[in-house]
Amino acid sequence: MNQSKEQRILNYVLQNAVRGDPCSVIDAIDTYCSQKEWAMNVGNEKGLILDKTVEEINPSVALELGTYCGYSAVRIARLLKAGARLLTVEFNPEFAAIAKQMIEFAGVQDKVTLIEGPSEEIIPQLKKKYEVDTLDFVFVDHWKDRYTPDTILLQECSLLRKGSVLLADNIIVPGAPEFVNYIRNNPRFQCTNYPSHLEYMKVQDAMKKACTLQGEHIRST
Ligand SMILES: O=C(NCCNC(=O)c1cc(-c2ccc(F)cc2)cc(O)c1O)c1cc(O)ncn1
Ligand SMILES: [Mg+2]
Repeated sequence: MNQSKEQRILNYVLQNAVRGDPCSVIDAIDTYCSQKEWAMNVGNEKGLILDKTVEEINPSVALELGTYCGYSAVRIARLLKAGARLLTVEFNPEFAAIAKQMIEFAGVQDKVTLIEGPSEEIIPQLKKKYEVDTLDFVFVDHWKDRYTPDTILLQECSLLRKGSVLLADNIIVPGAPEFVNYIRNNPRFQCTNYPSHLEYMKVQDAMKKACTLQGEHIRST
């Protein structure tokens, strides 16, 4: 059975990157996907926006929705302080299997918990099953029609506190118009736009950062 694109990306990393060196893994994926086969990693241009956001927040607990091959999980995990952790959710079993190997090769497996399953099932489990209190940072990069329902679900599950930051990929391409509309008109979030380009292409894209202004407060009587 011929290999998947994601398997070819992993093979290229195993042959061209340095085990335990996250930056070499990131560079190898970017080299392969810009020269050989396009893939939906966040890429280096938007990746730098992701890096700056993670460094600014210095999260203790981060969540990623949409692992894919693990490119952004490695990008985020390499910046986490000792004891900090990233939970990353992937629906597609083939992608999850590739990402697991990518994360382990990069040497960041001690900081990353890869959870396979649909986000709408995993999010309600984060507090009890994954011992999360609240999330400091959420990277939203999964199915674009899940951005809004999952942002609402995160609030319903009291996973966002005052100051929790969401960063959403693909605001322009493939686009998340419903999310833009929801978050822009929601007084609980302060938004910032980051114009950029679609990974490995000269096509316009953007990321949107949403800071939570008020968390889930105990309803006053
Ligand atoms: O496939 C699941 N997630 C990938 C989401 N990511 C994307 O779709 C994505 C797509 C693009 C993209 C851009 C231009 C183009 F021409 C084609 C694709 C770029 C990106 O940067 C993405 O992030 C998935 C499945 C599922 O069943 N449940 C939950 N998630
Ligand atoms: Mg994306």
